Amino acid sequence: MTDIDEQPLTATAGGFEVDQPRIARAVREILEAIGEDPDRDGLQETPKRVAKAYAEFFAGLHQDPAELLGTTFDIEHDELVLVKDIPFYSTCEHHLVPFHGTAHIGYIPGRDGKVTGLSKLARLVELYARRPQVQERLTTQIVEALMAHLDPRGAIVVVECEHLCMSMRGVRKPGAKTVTSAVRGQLRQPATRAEAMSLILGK
Ligand SMILES: Nc1nc2c(ncn2[C@@H]2O[C@H](COP(=O)(O)OP(=O)(O)OP(=O)(O)O)[C@@H](O)[C@H]2O)c(=O)[nH]1
Ligand SMILES: [Zn+2]
Repeated sequence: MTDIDEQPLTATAGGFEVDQPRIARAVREILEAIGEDPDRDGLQETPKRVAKAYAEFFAGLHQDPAELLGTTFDIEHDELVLVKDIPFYSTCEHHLVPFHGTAHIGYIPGRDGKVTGLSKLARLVELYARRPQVQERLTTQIVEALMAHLDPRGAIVVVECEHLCMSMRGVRKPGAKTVTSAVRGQLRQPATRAEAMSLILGK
């Protein structure tokens, strides 16, 4: 077990200390700017609470995927490994409101049989989701991390999300889903890709 297993996604993940007092000051400013009284009963602790929440939302910025995927096992399996329906929340970098949904991650282990723990795939989603993000980059970063650190024959990542910036504001289309995918190596071959997609979509 590596250190990262013990390490929750906290404000100090990766050794970076999020400046919570600075966030709290900014939140107080926002409350004043919308015409609220930040000193009224219900709001007094809000700047501090938001600062703590932000530190959690963005803890992935300071985590290293190499460390996360550093623990591997030699398991004889040269066919698809797929973890699907990994739920996650991220933050849209355009509006700083959530987008959320599920990620599906598959890979075909490489010739030297590097296989990672299944939980590490879910942790990898968290690592990249807990940053100011766009869905396309999130999808690509996950697949690139798999390729770089597991050296697999191929990898596929499919992400399905609802963006609250499209639901609760702006165009206001609650329920609209965005689907992105990124495919590398042998999983680009039509038959292999089709097998992975049918496993992902066959709920
Ligand atoms: N491609 C992509 N776009 C995103 C993502 N999250 C939010 N957006 C879009 O980012 C765009 C920002 O557009 P702008 O015109 O700069 O901002 P805006 O005036 O707030 O746009 P509206 O949402 O249309 O009101 C919007 O179209 C959002 O839907 C994402 O993950 N990927
Ligand atoms: Zn947005």
